Amino acid sequence: MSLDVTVKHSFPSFSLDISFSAPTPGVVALFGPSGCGKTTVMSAVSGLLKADEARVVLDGDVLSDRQPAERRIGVVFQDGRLFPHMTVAANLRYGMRRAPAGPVKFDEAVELLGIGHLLGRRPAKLSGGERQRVAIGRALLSQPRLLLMDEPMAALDSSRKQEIMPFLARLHDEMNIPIMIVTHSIEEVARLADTLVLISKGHIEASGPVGAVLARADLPFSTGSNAGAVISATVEQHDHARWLTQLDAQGVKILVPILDRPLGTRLRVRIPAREVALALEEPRLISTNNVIAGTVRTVRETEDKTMALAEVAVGDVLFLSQLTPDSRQDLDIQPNKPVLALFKSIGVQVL
Ligand SMILES: Nc1ncnc2c1ncn2[C@@H]1O[C@H](COP(=O)(O)OP(=O)(O)OP(=O)(O)O)[C@@H](O)[C@H]1O
Repeated sequence: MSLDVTVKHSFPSFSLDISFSAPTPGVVALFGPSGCGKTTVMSAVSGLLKADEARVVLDGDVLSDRQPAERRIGVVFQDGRLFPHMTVAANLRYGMRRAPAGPVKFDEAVELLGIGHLLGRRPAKLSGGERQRVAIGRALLSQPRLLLMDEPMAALDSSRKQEIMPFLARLHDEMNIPIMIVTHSIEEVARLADTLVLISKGHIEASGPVGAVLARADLPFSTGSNAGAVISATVEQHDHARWLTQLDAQGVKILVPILDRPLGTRLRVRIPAREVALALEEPRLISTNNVIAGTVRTVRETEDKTMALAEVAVGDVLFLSQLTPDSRQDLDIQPNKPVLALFKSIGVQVL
């Protein structure tokens, strides 16, 4: 099952030509600099923009052959766009108007988004984060087959973003609705997306499973603090004596500071490239808990040439390590070389 999107469109001074496919259900993130064409793709998919060419196929069904209103696509904009004269409850019910019977129930959506205590309020009396949660609820209650979110958190400050992120993560985990989200934030991508579509100047720079794309060393965002690997893992064991939790990622064991999560919990971790050192031999007396044997897949200089980034593969699991040109030379880091990736448990970000 997949979502397949092809959009071609020309504005007087900009042309877009993109095509990607993502497994469904799941979250596809469109990521790229301002003006690269993300909103244009979203508008063509929803039908708000009549693109020169647009083909949207969801699980074999050609949505783009239908009128926009018949596509059953829910849209959440940056600014929520709630009706100011209606209460939260009335805004939510508005979403249900003309909606076919479907899996999303009013009470469940309210509970999922944590907005039960807000039902009687008007939008002016809500915080930005609350408004966005209501806007998501309204879109969900229209029983969409596909949910589009155009920078749903862009208007929020960072603490509000932190507040809403868990709700978006629950949406991902608990609803079987495919989601396409536009974002400028690597953190959002790492936390929410399954498929990452990286757009640059109207074309696709890279697309694929989020872990694989984020671990690539050759992409423009793999510089500075953005560079890092995102890995899906399962909580395998808690070691209370050492205050560590062991995660399993396709057989690769990763130690993190002890987590208050039940065994078997699926989660994602992000390991920034700057936290990962490489060694050629097993180090002795070292404070890094994680020493993982792998093979260098690629190594290349960052765009500003101040650093090198090496992709280290252990089966399908990829790590990214940032090296100075000196250490790259000293260790003679090159493709196919067996290495050990070293990182502290506290260097791992649990998302
Ligand atoms: N209606 C329009 N008429 C002419 N040009 C347009 C129109 N809409 C968008 N563009 C141009 O198309 C390009 C892509 O715009 P788009 O809004 O899709 O970018 P974006 O990646 O979503 O940017 P941002 O992250 O800033 O929202 C821009 O150069 C923009 O100026």
